[in-house]
Amino acid sequence: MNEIKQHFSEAHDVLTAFLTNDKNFEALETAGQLMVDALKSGKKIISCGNGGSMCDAMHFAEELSGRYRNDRKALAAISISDPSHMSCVGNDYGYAYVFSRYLEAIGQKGDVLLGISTSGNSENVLNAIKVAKEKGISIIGLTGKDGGKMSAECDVEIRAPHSTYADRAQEIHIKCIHSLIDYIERNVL
Ligand SMILES: O=C(CO)[C@@H](O)[C@H](O)[C@H](O)[C@H](O)COP(=O)(O)O
Ligand SMILES: [Zn+2]
Repeated sequence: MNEIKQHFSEAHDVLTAFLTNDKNFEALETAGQLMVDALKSGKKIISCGNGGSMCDAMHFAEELSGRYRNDRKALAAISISDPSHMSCVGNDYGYAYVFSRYLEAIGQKGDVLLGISTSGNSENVLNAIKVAKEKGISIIGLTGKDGGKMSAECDVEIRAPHSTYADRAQEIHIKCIHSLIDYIERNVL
């Protein structure tokens, strides 16, 4: 029972730490505005991450292309999560390239990349960031711990204030994702 309760108590502490730093909300607004500007210019948002962060990347994209809270027009967002693409690139070039190769295929100047990594150090996300830079794609990072290598590479980094387990950071990330979608809905239409 205590271990179960501890999950909620830790989550409460991480959320409180995030809430008490106004820089997080400035960063979220900047990130939301970059996304709004891209969508208004006919560009798109591409999201990626591994494991639970892939689920978050998919969650983000489907609520923009599909539906969040209210009926509105479909918005251009896609997660890099096609298993056939990922198995081909993983098999032929290596797992480090599953996201970057996709960005090479469909990324355009003016798009936005949302890279999600609780360590900030996943090589495949870092490689996608590299391609994004080459193509003139803005980079927004959801990170954790010390931000890892992603910290220096993102145009906007939003970092979950945790130093232990990935799940605590992911719980902050999903709140960031929902607040970004809400911001986009309010400002893009
Ligand atoms: O969802 C979880 C943990 O909550 C795991 O599946 C986690 O996402 C995986 O271990 C990832 O490979 C971790 O990658 P990253 O967040 O460090 O980029
Ligand atoms: Zn998880």
